[in-house]
Amino acid sequence: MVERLNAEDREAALALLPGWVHDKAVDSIARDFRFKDFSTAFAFMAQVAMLAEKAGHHPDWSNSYNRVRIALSTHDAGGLSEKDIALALEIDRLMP
Ligand SMILES: C[C@H](O)[C@H](O)[C@H]1CNC2=NC(N)=NC(=O)C2=N1
Repeated sequence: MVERLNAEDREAALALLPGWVHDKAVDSIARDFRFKDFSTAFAFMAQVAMLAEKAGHHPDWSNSYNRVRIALSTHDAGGLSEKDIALALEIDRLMP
């Protein structure tokens, strides 16, 4: 079972993830993405879905037209783990 990150490791990770915001209340990280249109947003979501399946780790997310909000936490750990950081880094790599 994967461990929750301590504050020091979390802050070090967040420094590598500009745009991601830590939600203290639930110990998750979230980022808002905005695209040209729905089709571009959905193509991004399809890519994230494939990354998530490969990692066995899945986003909590919402989509409204050209916006996608992604929140990551490790439900099993009750907060952030290295799995969230790894997936966030991979998601950022999809961006131009
Ligand atoms: C059994 C399976 O590995 C677990 O339920 C996985 C699936 N995807 C998951 N995704 C996220 N974000 N958190 C989890 O704790 C989680 N657990």
